[in-house]
Amino acid sequence: MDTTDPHPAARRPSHDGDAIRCDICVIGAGSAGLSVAAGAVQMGASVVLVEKGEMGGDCLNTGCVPSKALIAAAHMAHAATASPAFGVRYPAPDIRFDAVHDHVHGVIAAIAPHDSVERFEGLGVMVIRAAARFLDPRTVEAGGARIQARRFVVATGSRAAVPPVPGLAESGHLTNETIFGLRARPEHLVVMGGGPIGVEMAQAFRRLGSQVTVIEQQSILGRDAPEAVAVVRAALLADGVALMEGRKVASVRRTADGVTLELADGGPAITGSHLLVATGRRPNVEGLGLDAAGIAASDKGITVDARLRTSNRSVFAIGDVCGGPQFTHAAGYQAGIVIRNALFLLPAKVNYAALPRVTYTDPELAQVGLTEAEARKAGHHVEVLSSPLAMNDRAQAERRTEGFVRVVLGSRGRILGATIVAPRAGEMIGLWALAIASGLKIGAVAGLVLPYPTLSEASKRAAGSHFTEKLFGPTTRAVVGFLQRFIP
Ligand SMILES: Cc1cc2nc3c(=O)[nH]c(=O)nc-3n(C[C@H](O)[C@H](O)[C@H](O)COP(=O)(O)OP(=O)(O)OC[C@H]3O[C@@H](n4cnc5c(N)ncnc54)[C@H](O)[C@@H]3O)c2cc1C
Ligand SMILES: NC(=O)c1ccc[n+]([C@@H]2O[C@H](COP(=O)([O-])OP(=O)(O)OC[C@H]3O[C@@H](n4cnc5c(N)ncnc54)[C@H](O)[C@@H]3O)[C@@H](O)[C@H]2O)c1
Repeated sequence: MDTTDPHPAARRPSHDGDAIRCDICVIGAGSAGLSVAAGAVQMGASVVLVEKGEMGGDCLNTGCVPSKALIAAAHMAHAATASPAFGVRYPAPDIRFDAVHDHVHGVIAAIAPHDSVERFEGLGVMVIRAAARFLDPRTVEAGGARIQARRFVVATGSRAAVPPVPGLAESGHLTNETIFGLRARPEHLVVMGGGPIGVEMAQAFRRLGSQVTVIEQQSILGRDAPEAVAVVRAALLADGVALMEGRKVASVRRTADGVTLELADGGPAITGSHLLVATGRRPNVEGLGLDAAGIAASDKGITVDARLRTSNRSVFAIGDVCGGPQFTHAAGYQAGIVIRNALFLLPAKVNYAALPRVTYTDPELAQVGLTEAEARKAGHHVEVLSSPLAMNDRAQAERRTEGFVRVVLGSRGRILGATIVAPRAGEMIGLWALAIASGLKIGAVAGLVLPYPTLSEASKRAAGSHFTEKLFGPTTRAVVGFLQRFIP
């Protein structure tokens, strides 16, 4: 036996004339494609994985990983500003942006082996580094090879959408693909778009010493609960980020100093040294030969049903290219659904009711399930429970009392959603994701014993408030008063 092969039982793709045959052919080695490929091969399927760019896709190279590494550097810089209130004074931080750049790329390099060709080939996957395109409904071509698979999975991701603003395309703007390559700190970063990418980057660059202006045509973090966004907005303003909400950019012009943006309402033009475009995403569908394969798509991306099947029943599509929830954890979840459908022939369907999302500002904004407005719109009889962080002892000790836990209940204590604004809210939202996924009632969270003093206790406190009236009301008082008479 070849002891260098960790998966000797894995089926391997076979060559049939000039075609490669396999059980599953995955197009795109980002969060979505890698999850399917790794899962499928370890479950015994023969897998071909085709990637035309960097292994790891957006998340590893130009998305989650570099952005969170940059945010970690920004936290370090900010600590010096926040520390005097604790009686600890640091000198003003000496931020060397080239070293920040190296830190970010060091983190990418540390994680990269997990997504590498070597790891996947070690698992038994055949990796082809080329662009893939469908020749017909059952054949893909990549790097001169023809691949015929029982099932295909399209996981080609998305890229920054650049709006058709005059002058923008020629302005030399940055996107998530280029901003993490900067070795020198931008003097004045103008950010177009106040979604998760825009606000995360705005705060991080501001804390690392750039002047930052965000121009958002509506309001920042427009998908989130307004009361939660208000806390994040206040934090951005306190950091010195200039927020221009409800403002539209009319044109962009490259100048000797950088870029100048004219606004549609005729307000003063904004000039910055750099411009980041973070105005949403476009699916990567061009050149895939979707028509040849009979795969339907819209502007939002490839059309899929609840089982993530495309209009070609042999082809699944997952991740950002479908235009649904665009998160790495959503891609991983969808990969599991495809594996159940494609390998086990189970009719598994997606259900996003318990899919969390977190914007990694400071404080973080975490959401799972429905916001109050969404629950009311859906016709639920809504009860809202809330616990401000100011009531939490750990938050007081750490002087981080901005924020709250808010829980939306339906009838009979059913948990419909939770919103948390807090430092590390992303670590706290898992409890509510589990509660919703498991169909738990609010009493289950109210009855938990949590360690003191933790921020998580704010979740228990919010849950407990559902019972406050009953617990401390006249009936309880009457019962307790009555029972005391029998106690010697
Ligand atoms: C700045 C930023 C920060 C983010 N932060 C977070 C976060 O904190 N948490 C979170 O959950 N999500 C975050 N996201 C979103 C997350 O990165 C994406 O949802 C995730 O990467 C999508 O994975 P994917 O596999 O669908 O696509 P991708 O990662 O884009 O992978 C698609 C791959 O397909 C390849 N490809 C495309 N066309 C072809 C072709 N024809 N042939 C072969 N290969 C092809 C591409 O080269 C690419 O490698 C962030 C995104 C950005 C931009
Ligand atoms: N923490 C995370 O999980 C995280 C972080 C970053 C990105 N992401 C994912 O990536 C996706 C894309 O992020 P995004 O922030 O680019 O997109 P987005 O669609 O979430 O937000 C884009 C924002 O840009 C605004 N906008 C659009 N056109 C504009 C214009 N011409 N001028 C000014 N503003 C304009 C929109 O009103 C919107 O608020 C997110 O929706 C999310 O799924 C996740």
